Amino acid sequence: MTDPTDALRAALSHDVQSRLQSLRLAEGTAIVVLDAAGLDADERGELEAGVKAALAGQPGVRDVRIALTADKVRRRIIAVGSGKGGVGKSTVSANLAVALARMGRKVGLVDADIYGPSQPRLMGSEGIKPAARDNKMIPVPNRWGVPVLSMGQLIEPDKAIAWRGPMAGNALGQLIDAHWGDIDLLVVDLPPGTGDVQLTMLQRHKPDGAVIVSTPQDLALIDARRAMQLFEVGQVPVIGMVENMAGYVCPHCGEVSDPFGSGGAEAAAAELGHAFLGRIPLDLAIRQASDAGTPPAAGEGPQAQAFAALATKVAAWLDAGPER
Ligand SMILES: Nc1ncnc2c1ncn2[C@@H]1O[C@H](COP(=O)(O)OP(=O)(O)OP(=O)(O)O)[C@@H](O)[C@H]1O
Repeated sequence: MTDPTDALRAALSHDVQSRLQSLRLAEGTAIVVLDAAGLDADERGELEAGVKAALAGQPGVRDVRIALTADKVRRRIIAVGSGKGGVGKSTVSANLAVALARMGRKVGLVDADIYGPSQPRLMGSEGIKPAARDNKMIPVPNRWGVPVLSMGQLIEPDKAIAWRGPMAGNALGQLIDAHWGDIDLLVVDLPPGTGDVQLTMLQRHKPDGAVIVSTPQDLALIDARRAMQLFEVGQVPVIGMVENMAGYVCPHCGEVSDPFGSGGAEAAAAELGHAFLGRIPLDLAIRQASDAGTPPAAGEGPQAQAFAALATKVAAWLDAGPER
């Protein structure tokens, strides 16, 4: 089912979209919150009138209500976590960020996985060091429009294992408090597991919401439940759970089979009262594209569609705002 607010969003000009903080449709009333920072009274009036003209008469809209805020847009943070390593958390983070950027969001990617920072490789920018200005790092751009900063750019690989929570928290601070420019959403690829390091990271740089990645196996699901508890302890709302490597797509005939069973993650999410955000199949094409530094979400076909569906759900959660 398509979200009716997508059509409304599309009816707005690019300039208005860049100021959009939230857009909801409640019983025929479109409620639009816009960032009006830097505009004078006349320009604010024009902005309001433009939005009203664009939305009035759209299907399902009887009334348009607009709220302008002059506050600086706060950069929102989505953490992507998993109970254990190797479930595809980095792959999901990278492709979620790319899929959100394809929807027009201004997204940056922070690779906080101190144990195995892999985002520069996944995004095809391995070996490029970020520049710095005024003691702050400048995120590394790429073809996908999703600038990246990675722990791999701060630490030597074999030292990470000895890190404690506060050190990781400080390092994450350097990645988050960087020159992100007009980026208003950061996807943070957390280290796998539910220890001290992860908790300090969450407490120091509190995400707005968390996405949990699991595979369909029972043991991975037990770990995923633990990850949900970590976010609850850190008082981070759980956006929902993604089942990765769900159903094997045969590279020869395209037939889908379920070597690890199916439906477990959905059941686990339901049991804990969280949303299920969808399945990403175990697909050789995903691994090959990822290894080549071309995120499958940037391509076409079923792989890109799976990540686009995930991004749509995450975006809807973000747009629901505090009244969610
Ligand atoms: N849906 C998928 N289909 C095929 N291969 C996948 C899929 N998801 C991830 N992979 C592959 O599985 C491997 C592990 O994925 P990834 O590095 O994203 O996991 P991770 O949970 O971030 O691991 P770590 O904890 O080591 O950082 C990679 O080779 C990746 O390309």
